[in-house]
Amino acid sequence: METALQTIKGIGPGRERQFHRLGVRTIPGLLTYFPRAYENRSHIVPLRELKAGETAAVIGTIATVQEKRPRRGLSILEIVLADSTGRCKIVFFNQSYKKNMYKKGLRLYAYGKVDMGYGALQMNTPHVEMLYGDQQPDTGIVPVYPLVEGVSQYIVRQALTNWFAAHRELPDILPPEVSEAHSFMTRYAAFKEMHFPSTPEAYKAARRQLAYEELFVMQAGLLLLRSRQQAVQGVAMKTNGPLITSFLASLPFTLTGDQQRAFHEIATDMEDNLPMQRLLQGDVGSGKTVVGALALLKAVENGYQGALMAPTEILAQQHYESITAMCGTLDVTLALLTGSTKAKEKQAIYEDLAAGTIDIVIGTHALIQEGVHFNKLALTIIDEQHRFGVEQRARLQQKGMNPHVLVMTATPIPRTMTLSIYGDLEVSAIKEMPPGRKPVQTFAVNSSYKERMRNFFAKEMEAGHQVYVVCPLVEESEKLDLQAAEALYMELAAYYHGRFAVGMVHGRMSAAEKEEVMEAFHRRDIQLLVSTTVIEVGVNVPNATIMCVEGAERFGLSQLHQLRGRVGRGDAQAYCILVSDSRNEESKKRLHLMETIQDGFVLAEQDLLLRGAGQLFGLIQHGLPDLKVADIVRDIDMLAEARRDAKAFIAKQGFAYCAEKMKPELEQRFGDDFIRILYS
Ligand SMILES: Nc1ncnc2c1ncn2[C@@H]1O[C@H](COP(=O)(O)OP(=O)(O)OP(=O)(O)O)[C@@H](O)[C@H]1O
Repeated sequence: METALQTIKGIGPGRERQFHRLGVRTIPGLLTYFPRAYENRSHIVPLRELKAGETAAVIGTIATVQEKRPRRGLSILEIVLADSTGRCKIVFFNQSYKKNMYKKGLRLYAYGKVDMGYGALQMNTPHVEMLYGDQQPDTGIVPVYPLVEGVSQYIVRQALTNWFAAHRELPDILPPEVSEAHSFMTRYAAFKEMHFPSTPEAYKAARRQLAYEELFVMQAGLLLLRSRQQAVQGVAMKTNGPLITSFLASLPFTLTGDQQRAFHEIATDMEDNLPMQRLLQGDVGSGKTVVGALALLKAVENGYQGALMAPTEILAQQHYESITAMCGTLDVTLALLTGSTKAKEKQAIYEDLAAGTIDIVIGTHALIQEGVHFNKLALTIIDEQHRFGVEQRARLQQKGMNPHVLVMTATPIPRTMTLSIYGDLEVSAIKEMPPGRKPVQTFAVNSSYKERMRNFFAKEMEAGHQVYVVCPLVEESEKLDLQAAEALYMELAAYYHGRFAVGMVHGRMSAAEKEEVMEAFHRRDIQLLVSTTVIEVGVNVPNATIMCVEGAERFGLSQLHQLRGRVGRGDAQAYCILVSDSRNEESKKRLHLMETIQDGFVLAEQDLLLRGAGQLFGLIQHGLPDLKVADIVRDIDMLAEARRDAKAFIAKQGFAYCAEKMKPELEQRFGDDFIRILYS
């Protein structure tokens, strides 16, 4: 298929540059540049017949243009439109740059909701198009595209119209039996209906079809990657031996039933010569680290090396410390490798890894750097907390001898969704908490409780416990947020002066500085730690009993749950205090859910319902294709179907045929690393 934009009638170098500004560089790019909305223009309403509350399309001539500035920072552009039947006002806010575009006497098409303004009908910020000469607007159901300045709806519509006029078909990508089973229209028809719907029903069918197609390609990609990774001989380990037995015997607790089951599943995978691809999912504090440690020891016991990669230095450090402590007197050599490991030490670790004298290495993405070579890497564990994607996972894997892969995550992803995100992994779940854990008592309060909270903190600290106070850092005004966090820190330090030590840790500090503060907190030299969200990623200080979150409305439920999981990790009763002065109903609802629900999975489902998938998936989707039509939450049933179909297709036709057939689509949708690994 011809892909250059300039092969479309009407597109020369100048037009092409305009399309580049929209991020459209090829014909497939143009065809998948879908409308953000549609306008039903089958009926142009005479101005006199407009009714408040309706959405309507009108055409009129500009009678007056007026700009008002009722106060600083607010400008109102009012345009009065007239036709032979009446008048209507069109209003834009803070868009005074548009003033010169609208001149008296010009004809305008407008589409939007009609409201009752001060006694007269008006349209607020409608979609408008200028009509030159006696130009008529497009009629029927008309697509409206997302645009940037200097590119008009007309240009995009025209390019697509011309392309569809010059072509009659598009190569199919779905296997014919799948298209048939779903009674799909041709691919050409589906794309045409997406851009220029003939009827609302046809549009719906086309949307479903293209959503399905996207999900099919995504699942096929993940399944192909998985079979590619499993097409190789991995290392089959022996059944559990003495190292595991002594480790279990030396633990100060016995494993919970879920921990045992999870390790059993992992061990069984590792004893097979197909490389393991497994996800270990468990709520915060459910005890995943021990299970990870067991898997590492299993590799060591068989004479191989294991690696654990964590998303932050603090977390890597902590895993290193807790796994080292758990290993106690066992004959195992561990090393920690992060970005801030000193050059000389790094060199020594590189050498020992290559020589095989280090059994277990724990670190950050420093582990996937060029210089790192293993002697016999047979297990990689990724503690991802959604910061690593499919591609980084694969990169660490490539350093070994087709190692077994275990991904650990604390994100309570609703079960229905693990498939879509981790389509290439089997799942083990730890649902049960270690015995003796008391639910964290959670309270949502407003800032009038300040004094009472401080007394409460003091009481807990007097009893020997520790306190976290978290202030949100959001990207847009990071500087202001940091100032606010620092101010709170100073205030608390002054308040508790001479009684308790207050410390602070924030995202702008260097890794070494952060580590120093965290260590002081571990040693209990600091009793109260003010922090921006950095501790979200899993610190383990069982002595901390209070988690206080300021500006709690600015966090999602899943994030609040992660934060709450930082306390209640020991025997003492723990508390989570959510401070918010927001009057927003939805925020109040969310904080109330936190007060009543302890289970991370239930909360995640509620979060999805309240905030939509975007929030959750923005975090998780690394390395997966952007979905342009499908919606992972809304189209979840379709996703399961697409996965089934893709699986059947690959089983029937074989890896080589499917990989070849799907190549152009996979290349268009997945990242470069993904493609390189799949086709290497
Ligand atoms: N079976 C058990 N019985 C008692 N305590 C346990 C058990 N398993 C783990 N723990 C303890 O529970 C605490 C939390 O365990 P761990 O850090 O492994 O949790 P996690 O699942 O990794 O949580 P997070 O995702 O929050 O880091 C640790 O202090 C650990 O020693």
